[in-house]
Amino acid sequence: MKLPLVRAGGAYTGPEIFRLASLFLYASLLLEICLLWWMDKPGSTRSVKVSLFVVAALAVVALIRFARPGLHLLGRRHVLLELLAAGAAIGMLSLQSQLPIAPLPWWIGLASVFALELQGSLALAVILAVAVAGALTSVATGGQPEDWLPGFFVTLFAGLLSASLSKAMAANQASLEQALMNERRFNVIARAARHVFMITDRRFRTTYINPAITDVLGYSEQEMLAGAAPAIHPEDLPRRNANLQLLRRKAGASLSMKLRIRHREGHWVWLEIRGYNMLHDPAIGGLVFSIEDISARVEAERKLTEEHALLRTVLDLNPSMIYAKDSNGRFTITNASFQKHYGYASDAELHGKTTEELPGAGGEDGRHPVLPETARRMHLQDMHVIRSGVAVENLEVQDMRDGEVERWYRTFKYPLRDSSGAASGMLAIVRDVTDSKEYEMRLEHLAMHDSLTGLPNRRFMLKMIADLILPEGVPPPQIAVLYFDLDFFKSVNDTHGHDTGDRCLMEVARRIRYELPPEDMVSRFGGDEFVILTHAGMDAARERASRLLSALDRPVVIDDIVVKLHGSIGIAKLLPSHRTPSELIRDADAAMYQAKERGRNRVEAFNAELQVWATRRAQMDVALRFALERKELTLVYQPQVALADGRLCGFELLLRWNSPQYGEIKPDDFIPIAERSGMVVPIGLWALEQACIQLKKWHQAYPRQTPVTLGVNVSMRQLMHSSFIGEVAQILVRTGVAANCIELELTESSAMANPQQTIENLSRLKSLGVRLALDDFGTGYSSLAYLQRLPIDVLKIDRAFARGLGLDNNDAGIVQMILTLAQLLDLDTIAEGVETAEQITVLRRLGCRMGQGYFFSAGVPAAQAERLLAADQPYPLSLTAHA
Ligand SMILES: Nc1nc2c(ncn2[C@@H]2O[C@@H]3COP(=O)(O)O[C@H]4[C@@H](O)[C@H](n5cnc6c(=O)[nH]c(N)nc65)O[C@@H]4COP(=O)(O)O[C@H]3[C@H]2O)c(=O)[nH]1
Repeated sequence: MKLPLVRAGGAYTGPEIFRLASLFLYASLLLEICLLWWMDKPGSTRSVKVSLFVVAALAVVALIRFARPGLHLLGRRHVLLELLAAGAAIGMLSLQSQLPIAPLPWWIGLASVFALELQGSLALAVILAVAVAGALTSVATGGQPEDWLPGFFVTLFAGLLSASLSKAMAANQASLEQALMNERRFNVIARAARHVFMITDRRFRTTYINPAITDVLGYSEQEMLAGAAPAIHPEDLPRRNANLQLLRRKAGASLSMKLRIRHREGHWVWLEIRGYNMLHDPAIGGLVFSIEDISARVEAERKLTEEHALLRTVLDLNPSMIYAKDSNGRFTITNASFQKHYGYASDAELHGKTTEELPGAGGEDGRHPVLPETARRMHLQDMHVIRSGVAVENLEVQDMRDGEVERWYRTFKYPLRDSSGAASGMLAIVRDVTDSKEYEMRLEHLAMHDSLTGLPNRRFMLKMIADLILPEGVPPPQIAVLYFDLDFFKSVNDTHGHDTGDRCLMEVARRIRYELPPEDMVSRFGGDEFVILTHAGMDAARERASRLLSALDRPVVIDDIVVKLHGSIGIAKLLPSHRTPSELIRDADAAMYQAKERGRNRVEAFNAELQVWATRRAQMDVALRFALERKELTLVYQPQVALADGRLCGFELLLRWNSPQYGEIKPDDFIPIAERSGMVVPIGLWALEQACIQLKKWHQAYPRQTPVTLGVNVSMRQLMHSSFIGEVAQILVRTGVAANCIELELTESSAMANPQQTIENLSRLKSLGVRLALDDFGTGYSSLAYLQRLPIDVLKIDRAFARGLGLDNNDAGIVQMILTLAQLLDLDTIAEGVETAEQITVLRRLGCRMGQGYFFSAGVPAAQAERLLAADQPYPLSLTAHA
């Protein structure tokens, strides 16, 4: 279907008429010549013949030109030549008296015919020339002006008329061709277009439609022209009808609407329709519609809307404050959390504002006030992110109010870029981390503080000291550390329970804090240990320490329980040699240790002597760790003798350390070191195993009615070790020794330090079948209640009491009391440190069953002890002391 704008059809132009007219002209002239010649039978002159020949030739040329329009016989030169020839022939024939023709019509014809082909000034010149030639021929044949003048003007007129006609025809032809070309172009465009173009009459009947309708709605052009009317979506129908009525009503009106039309296959297609009322335009005479299929766009918009809604929901449900800004730092997006925080109800209210335009410190409209300086800082930071293109991640920000941190935020800010890579804004996520921050700070506080007393703990104190230790060569600041340890605090726990113990510690902490100036730092270092850091000099530190001890003079009263506490304090000052906090603490601890050794409840300062001692202890500690594997430890056996008959009834195993570095070291010196380092556990097990092996051999070699026993010292550290009891059981099994011949000795003071635990552990040991002895009895503070519950077999009376026997009635009295107690508790007794016969006499009189001391023998090596066993001779009980 073509748009009927231009009616196609043949149209003559000047040159086309020229072809026919020139043929007609020459043929007519030829015919006239022939007729005249035939009618008058004139003589044939040469010029007539030539003219006849020329006209005939011209007629042939014109005939060929007419018959074969494709032949190029119309060049300007050809035409002028032809005009000259035709003019010459007419002129010659006019001048011939034998064959006179009426020349005027032929000159008029010549001017008219050639004016069709020639254009412009050339055509005018030719017309003029032909008219002049006509006039001259008339004059030459005797014509008067009244004869030739009308002919001259008629020739001019006819030529000009013909030229005008030719020009008009040429113009008509050009516009016709232009119209045809436009029509072709329109048809091509309409055919290739994706959009539907449609023209309807005023009753909306389709008069033109392009093929795109098939792609859009599935109907062909013919179906549409035949009146097919695809269904309009019911929801869109009223709107569509109203719009079309409006369009039709007014010439030149236009419309734009979106509606759904059913595709031939049944689905709905979204169309965007633009309509123009062209009823008034005669060329169109209808309503013109351009129709675009916007289904994909509508679907994309729907998706975009959905995604936008989803994004908005995600943003608004996010508890973090989220906002985006443009390149000028103005809000473009804010989420609900952000709006709520600043008291806004919607995104639109914030849109376009800068941070600085948020409500000021007054908090107008009930909105969360932003301090101007905070707003300024936020704005500057945002602008920095936008301009620098560098993200800010994980930045912690505090919201300060009245000098205090009100909220903590963790912020993430990212620069945004447009598709060309230029900075277009920024996105910020601000998370309120106040709760986790407070939790973190609480954790940090807990990690650095003691939960019971609230005082800084060991970590905190070590850190504080570390901060005060300056680089080597820089004089250290004046710092002193007081190491305060409560004496026998374990017994408070065991006697009154941990709750009371805890409350005592809280009271002690309170008294320490109270006694010291605020600038002194008090920490709880361990169970009953407090470490104080002071910037005071040594004298002032001593004075502080004395005050602390005095503070404990007043008993601590918890409910109805009165607890009497004492403490020992060691002081050390920071020296250039101290490179770590533990070195300073170590010195204060050593001083405290000495205070304990010197009788407790006192203050000792770390000094050069103590330094030597502490250094030696530290070195011995290192050496002792290798003593076992280097076989530097040996065992001696001290006989234990029945005081009734002097018979050997057992031995006590005593450790000896022969150090290549320090010589022979007594157990009293190295056992405490081994206890502190824990080495006493493997050393003790080794000693026990050696003793059991030895005793087993002796039992086999020297069988007796009452087998000899072997006393083995056990320290509290050993007893409390988790695997100790199991290890003892294994040793007994491995060596096969009779368990009841092994007597494990525990000192009274250590047993009473933690009686409850001791009772439990000793009971488990006892279940292995071994005997248990309470060593150094009389020096500790045994509670009778606990003593009764301890599963022991023997009381070993401390050598301090044996020393005064025979000399000091007090000692005899004490021994008497111990023996009575032993009798009451059904315990065996053995007196230690027996050196004289007098002591034996008194001990026998008081009823002590056994004795052990230099009077009989010091500790001897196994071989020598074996010789005693082999001899099996009773010791004399009345001689003076011998080694
Ligand atoms: N003045 C005087 N002293 C006498 C007399 N008779 C014996 N002694 C000494 O008194 C200590 C007795 O041992 P202890 O009271 O169990 O006291 C022991 C014991 O508590 C501990 N000890 C020794 N060997 C071991 C061991 O293998 N393990 C553990 N845990 N401690 C041990 O070392 C402490 C000291 O042992 P030693 O120096 O061997 O000292 C021994 C012994 O040599 C005497 O007549 N007069």
